Amino acid sequence: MAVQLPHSFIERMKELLGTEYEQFANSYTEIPYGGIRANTLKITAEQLQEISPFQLEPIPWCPTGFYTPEGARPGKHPYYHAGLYYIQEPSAMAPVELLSVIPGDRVLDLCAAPGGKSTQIAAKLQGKGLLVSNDLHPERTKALAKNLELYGTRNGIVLNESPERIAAAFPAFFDKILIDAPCSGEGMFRKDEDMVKQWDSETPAKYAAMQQEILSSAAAALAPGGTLVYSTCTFAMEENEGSIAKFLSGHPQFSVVPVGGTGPFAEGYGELPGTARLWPHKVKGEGHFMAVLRHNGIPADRTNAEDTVISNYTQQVKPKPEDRSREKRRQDSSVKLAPRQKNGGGKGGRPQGKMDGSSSRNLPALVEEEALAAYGQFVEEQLMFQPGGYPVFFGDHIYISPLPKEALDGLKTIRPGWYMGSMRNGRFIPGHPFATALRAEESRRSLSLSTENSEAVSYLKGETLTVPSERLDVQEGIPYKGYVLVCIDGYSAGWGKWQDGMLKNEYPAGWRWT
Ligand SMILES: C[S@@+](CC[C@H](N)C(=O)[O-])C[C@H]1O[C@@H](n2cnc3c(N)ncnc32)[C@H](O)[C@@H]1O
Repeated sequence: MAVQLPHSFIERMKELLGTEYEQFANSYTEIPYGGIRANTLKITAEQLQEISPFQLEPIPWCPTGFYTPEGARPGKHPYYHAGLYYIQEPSAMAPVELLSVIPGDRVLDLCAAPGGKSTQIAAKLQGKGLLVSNDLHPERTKALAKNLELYGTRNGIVLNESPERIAAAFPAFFDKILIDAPCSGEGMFRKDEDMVKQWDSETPAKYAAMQQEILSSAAAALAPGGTLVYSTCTFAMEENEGSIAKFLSGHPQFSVVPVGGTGPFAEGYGELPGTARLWPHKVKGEGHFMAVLRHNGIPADRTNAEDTVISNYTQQVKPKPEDRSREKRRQDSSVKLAPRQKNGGGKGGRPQGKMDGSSSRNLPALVEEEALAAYGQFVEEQLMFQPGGYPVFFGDHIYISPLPKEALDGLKTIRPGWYMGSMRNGRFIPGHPFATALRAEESRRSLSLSTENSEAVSYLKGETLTVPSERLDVQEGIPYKGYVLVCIDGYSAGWGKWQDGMLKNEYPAGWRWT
């Protein structure tokens, strides 16, 4: 056996699995499976399969997920840096598939860092509706925010809060909630030996108590008729079926939606039929537990103006009338249209007050007005559409949010929405996440670098490139000089600034290829 398993863990698993234990134990001699998931905000699963530099084999429980071959290094390819796929353990792709997210939903991912499942939810929302991704640990929210940005999320908010405070701020608000709970991590022993070192026989009980608190807060934040998916990567019954049974006994308005015992999902244990397990000796993936719970209340009427704004919140391209010829040239029939809103503003006035968790100051109203005008001018000159939503300021930084700033008052907010850029010396400077969430056809000026030579990697390393004007894809009547959306094989990766045959690199230092 490659991994030295704790004695009390072995004894407990023998008791749980009986005659199956030998098979389970043998799975620890196998090499863990690697996987990637297509980021359908940028590319379809089929397209990824076509262009993938390594062999991909479908994962049965995730239509956008693939096993990668042993020895593949998906993190070392420019497509990774263009956000075309997320590297994710195959079993970890299952919980979001069970959450049944559809575009327009209000989704809360309560324990979200580093963002594997949040990026999967964002892809399912397709830019429509709202994703609130939260993690209790401040350090971990950095990776969460970065991942949501790399994968081009436009309708995401990142919080660093306790579940109780989120429930208090958003009572009965979300349609779908994911709790990918902190747990004893027994299902990851094969993949990550550190999990074994951190484990002792008391660990499951400690996490089980924590899980009850998180579940109770989630129950308060879920709208009547909503769905809650609870998942762990552990085998301990008290953190799985035990946690769910205890929760249900105090929350009779919830019931289990049966998923266990179907397809790749084994049935949960004890008196809780319908919960699901993925076992490392039965599927190609690590150990996971999932429960799908439905709130039995009647869904609220969501036809008032504010509700409609959230569920219709979308950032998809609307070609302006004069852009039709270019649009035709691209022949991109997959692009959907959204109503145009003026000056980046949805309803709701100026953002006011200071955002908690931000060290930044608020700008005087007049300065905000100027900043919005500069941003609006950039959008007009650069984009084929007008991002709609609520403008929110963090000091000099401008975000476009699916929610009015007031909705986040008092919450530690790491990202209030899609980061558009900042003001510097009276000028609007577009931010990196603005670019990563754009499609080439949404920008009036773009450049595609090829992975077939060294230029894509040179760009990702932050180097200046020599680029003749003929290589730029510039809309008629638009000057060549200025910000260019730099793409890798047609998929956005960041900004560059073109002038006289030179592309100044705007790829941020902290993101560079090393
Ligand atoms: C299993 S990990 C989440 C993995 C993540 N869902 C993903 O797919 O990338 C559990 C997360 O819960 C966070 N956490 C721990 N206690 C929490 C609490 N009380 N409320 C919210 N998050 C918590 C941890 O910081 C950790 O990032």
